[in-house]
Amino acid sequence: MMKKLRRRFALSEQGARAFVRACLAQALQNISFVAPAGLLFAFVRGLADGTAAERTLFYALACAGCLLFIVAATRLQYDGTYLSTYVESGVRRTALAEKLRRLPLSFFGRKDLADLSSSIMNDCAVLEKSQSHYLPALAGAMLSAAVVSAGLCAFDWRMALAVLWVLPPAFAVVAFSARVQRALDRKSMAAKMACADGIQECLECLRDLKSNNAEDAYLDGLDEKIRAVERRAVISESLSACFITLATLLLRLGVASTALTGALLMQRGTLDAMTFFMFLMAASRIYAPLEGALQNLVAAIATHANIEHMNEILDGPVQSGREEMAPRGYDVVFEHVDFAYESGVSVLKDVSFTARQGEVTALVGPSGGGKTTASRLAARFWDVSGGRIAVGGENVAEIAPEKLLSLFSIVFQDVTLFNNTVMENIRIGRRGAGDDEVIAAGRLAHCGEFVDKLPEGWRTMIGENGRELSGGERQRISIARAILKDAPIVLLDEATAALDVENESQIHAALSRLIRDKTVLVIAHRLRTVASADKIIVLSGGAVAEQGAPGELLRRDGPFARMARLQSESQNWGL
Ligand SMILES: Nc1ncnc2c1ncn2[C@@H]1O[C@H](COP(=O)(O)OP(=O)(O)OP(=O)(O)O)[C@@H](O)[C@H]1O
Repeated sequence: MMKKLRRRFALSEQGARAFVRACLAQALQNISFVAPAGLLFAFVRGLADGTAAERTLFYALACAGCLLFIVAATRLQYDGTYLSTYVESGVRRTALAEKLRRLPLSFFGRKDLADLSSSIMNDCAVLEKSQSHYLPALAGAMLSAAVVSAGLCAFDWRMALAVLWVLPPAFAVVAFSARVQRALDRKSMAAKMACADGIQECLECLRDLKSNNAEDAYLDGLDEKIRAVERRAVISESLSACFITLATLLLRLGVASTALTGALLMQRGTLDAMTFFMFLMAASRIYAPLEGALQNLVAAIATHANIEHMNEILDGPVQSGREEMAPRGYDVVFEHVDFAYESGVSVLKDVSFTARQGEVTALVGPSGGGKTTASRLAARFWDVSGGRIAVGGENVAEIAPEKLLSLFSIVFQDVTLFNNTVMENIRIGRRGAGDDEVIAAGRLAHCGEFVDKLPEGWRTMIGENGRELSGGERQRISIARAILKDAPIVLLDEATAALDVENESQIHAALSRLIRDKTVLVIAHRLRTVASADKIIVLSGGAVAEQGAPGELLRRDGPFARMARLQSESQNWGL
């Protein structure tokens, strides 16, 4: 039951227990609010039969007892509902962040950023509200209604029936609406995601849109997405308002049926006025929380889409593996590797090569040939679909991703920087590195030349994703990170593509220090960058077209020699 509860409401184990306690506390609070009505009934009956005067002390004590009961139940309800919900929210956000950390990159290929940030921010906030306001109130109202109903039945089953007959049809109406509402909510959610995606894309591409005069056309598309969200919200709200109104009308019929039945029974002489009065009071007390409960039920149903969305992340398969490994050296070996991002669309086919320790292995070939994919498979960004990749003889598919990544220094083509100082951006390479080590790595990567001109040197903030730096400066920071990490395997994906010729040769000097005795996989389009590599692998259409030493390949006059010829011709081009 707890397991079901956890799954149904995306709760932690401790959260599920707190949730049950919150529902019970809410029910207790509802019952505490009914208690004064019982006391009032006893008092009026006392007045009617003349015993009230001699029981003054009892009434005073009972009044104080009711007050205490209400205060204690309210306190319990507050602690059980709000405090534990906020604790659970923290636990949920941390669990989500931890899960995101452990999910393989293939998962992020299927989801976009707007989708994920919506889960962390929006879905969590919706669930927080639902678990602090709607669900305990709903469960509490149902529980207290059950207790009060049992009491009423014990008192007079005919009148109890007159009060309670409206409950099943009212709740049935709302429960019936759940199926329709869920389908609508899914569509609403999809529309919201498309809109969030559109806004994010618009902000990211604003520069290109402006420079291509394509803003108007793009904004028209975005307007349509915003209107779609609006339309979906109106349909969803209108429908739930119809069902709620119908259910509330049904509940209200209960007061009329209580009054009619009571009047009829009194006329027949089978009901006394006091009992009639008590049932009228009970009817007025019992329906108020139930009307709230109906609203809460609708709101709780509406959270289903958010929970499904969040469970997609929480259920995402993680890459696991051994924490220990005993590699024999750091050769990277591809053995008949097949890979597809999406099943059926093969990206690498039967790729076999060895990148030896102490050597530079260059992956070259036409755009889309699979160079980046192959280099990232070595670090297990994704798992291969066929064949095997080994590092030091160990199958990477059996090694825990974090353990494996500790062996890699990677310089990506697209550098990501954080809105922090230059120093902290380099320190990402090795947490715990001292300032001197960070600065030394920065200087080796030729960062010193631009950092010395920054107002606060190494402690200058570089803006969101380093927007205050040029492409070459950003890439040098990324190289400094790799130098600081000093891992035995180095992946350089177009590491020097954003640098001018002068900078490039300086960086190459720094890189040659970084890569000494290491296994180096370089991806470069400019063939002169890889002219001094020990081995060239030409990847074309996802397969190895040829491999060997650069001189040998040039002599063979195959694809590599052709590429080299084309590049040297293009250098003579004029614009
Ligand atoms: N995350 C992804 N999801 C789906 N397909 C992808 C993804 N990344 C790359 N691809 C596809 O895989 C193929 C190989 O891409 P890859 O980036 O490995 O080539 P590349 O040789 O490095 O290209 P380039 O030289 O242009 O960087 C391409 O057809 C590309 O469209």
